[in-house]
Amino acid sequence: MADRSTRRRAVATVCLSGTLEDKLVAAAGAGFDGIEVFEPDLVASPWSPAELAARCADLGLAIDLYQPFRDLDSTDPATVARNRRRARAKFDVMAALGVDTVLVCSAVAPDAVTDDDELAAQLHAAAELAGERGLRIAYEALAWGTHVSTWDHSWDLVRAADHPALGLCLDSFHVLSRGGDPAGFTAVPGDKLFFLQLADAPQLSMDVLQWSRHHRLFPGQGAFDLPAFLGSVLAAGYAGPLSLEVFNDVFRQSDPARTAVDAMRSLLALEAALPVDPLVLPPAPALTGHAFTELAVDGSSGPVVADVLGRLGFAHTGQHRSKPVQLWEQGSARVLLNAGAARPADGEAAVVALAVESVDPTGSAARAEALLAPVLPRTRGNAEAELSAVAAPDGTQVFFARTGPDGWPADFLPTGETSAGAGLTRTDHVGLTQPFDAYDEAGLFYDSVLGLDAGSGSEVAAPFGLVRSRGVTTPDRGVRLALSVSLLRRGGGWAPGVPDPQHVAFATDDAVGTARALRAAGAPLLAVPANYHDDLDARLDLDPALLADLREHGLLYDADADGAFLHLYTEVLGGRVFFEVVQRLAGYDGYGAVNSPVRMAAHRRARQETRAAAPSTRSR
Ligand SMILES: O=C(O)c1ccc(O)c(O)c1
Ligand SMILES: [Mg+2]
Repeated sequence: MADRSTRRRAVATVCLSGTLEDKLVAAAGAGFDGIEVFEPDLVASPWSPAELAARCADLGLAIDLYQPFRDLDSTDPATVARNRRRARAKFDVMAALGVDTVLVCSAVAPDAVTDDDELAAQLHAAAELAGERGLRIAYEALAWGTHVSTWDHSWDLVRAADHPALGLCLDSFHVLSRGGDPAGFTAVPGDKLFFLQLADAPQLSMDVLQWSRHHRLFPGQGAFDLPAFLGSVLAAGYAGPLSLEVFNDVFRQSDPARTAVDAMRSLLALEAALPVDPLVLPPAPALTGHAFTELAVDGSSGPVVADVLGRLGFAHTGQHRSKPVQLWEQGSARVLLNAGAARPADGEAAVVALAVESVDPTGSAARAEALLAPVLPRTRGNAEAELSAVAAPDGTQVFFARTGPDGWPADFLPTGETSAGAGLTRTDHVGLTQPFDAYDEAGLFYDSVLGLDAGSGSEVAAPFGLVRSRGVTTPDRGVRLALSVSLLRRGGGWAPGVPDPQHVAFATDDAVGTARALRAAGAPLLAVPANYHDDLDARLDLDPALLADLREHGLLYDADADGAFLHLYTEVLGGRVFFEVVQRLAGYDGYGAVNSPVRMAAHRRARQETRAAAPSTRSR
């Protein structure tokens, strides 16, 4: 059995966007040992098979599989003869490529053989043809095959065909989408397991072909138990490469270099989660809370955000020793306003960094590096505390911090300013809209690199399109991020809502009292329509006193099996950022996602009013 040091990693060219050249460069760049050549990629390429082989050799990539060979078997003798000719032609291509294994998938055509003896005989004949050339056939049951659609059936046929050049290709999607049991793999001799393809997928109720062709994901991004699956394949004695085969509409059009890194990260994390002989990675040190959230501001957005922080009960407690950065604090909630950072756009404020408390920042950075997260260079001035940082998929900098006398606060000189506060105690979560093609990557990033748990998430119909969101959290919920994404092109091009909104949510133990204090301080709170509270009353029959408080203070409400959630929002400050105040009652674990359409509609309205009041405001 291959152990962790000799296991090889491969990726199918179909996983990646671009031409064959783009795909090879991306696969090599991410550290893959080999590739599966997906036939249509070769057919569209100007390279001869020999030139492709040479290019792979240059890049240090092996060609581990040629695929797919479709509809090998047939009940029509003329088709059988044509398929022998087709097979010979493909074996020539394989010889020129220097690849010894071809994937034959179970037939989907109406003329597919349905008699198992006849099918075994046709597989035997094809294996004979391959064997003469020193090649092997890995037979894969497509989950939608006409006659063969389960891995156990494909194994019955491979066993019956009984040819040394014929073995199995196990594909986790086909096995797990059909509810197959990987425990059965141990019945297969290891040397009959010719190839292994790994893919995850979300649990969806839909046609299995559509599910496979559009929604596959890299391991760890979906709902399948891939550590158990891979563990079973390895326990059965499989010694070939671990190869990813993911058909996904988004990855098909995303930067292949990034997708390849995402793919490699998924494999490393999967191997580290194996039940036996796991890959040893630096552990993810415990993260114990949000240290601070950093907003980039400029001369116009900075004063606006600072003014609102003041009305929210924050005090400007510190000034950075060497940079134009202000520290604002209330309880253990901390916000940095950085007027020296590169900004996304004039007049905008933007969340550019979030810092999490790590029990071992250096260890957190080592874990991140082992999982191919871009570690960011830090320029250190005199007396500046070391802060390790990595870039998240959306570009947000993630700092691993220690908040203490010898940690990052030492970079700030006290201003002496204080505030009575408004009851905000800590940062509850940071909400980040993800770029369209970074959402699944981000979930895996926070899960594997930071050791957060990704929730299952939800989808809501919002005014400017469907929005998907999920929380990623530490086990004790000390760190929470709320990631969201538009399902299709970001909505609202015809009438912009808030583009790619970001928010920072602060916790209070008394939402009503805090709301009262914020209103008295003139904080720009978002108005919630009466219809919303009427609907709450109709649906939930809340205590009239609570309902009256919610109405009076523009508070939103949600409940789950464990508890309840009271929250309110500020208006958008400087283009895309807003603040939220939340109170979690009992064990409420969500983010009030059901209320987000109401919030978005209200933000749109506030945005229109602001624009009407100040026609010179940059329009977008
Ligand atoms: O969708 C397909 O046709 C297809 C082709 C080859 C594979 O290995 C596979 O798993 C699916
Ligand atoms: Mg497959």
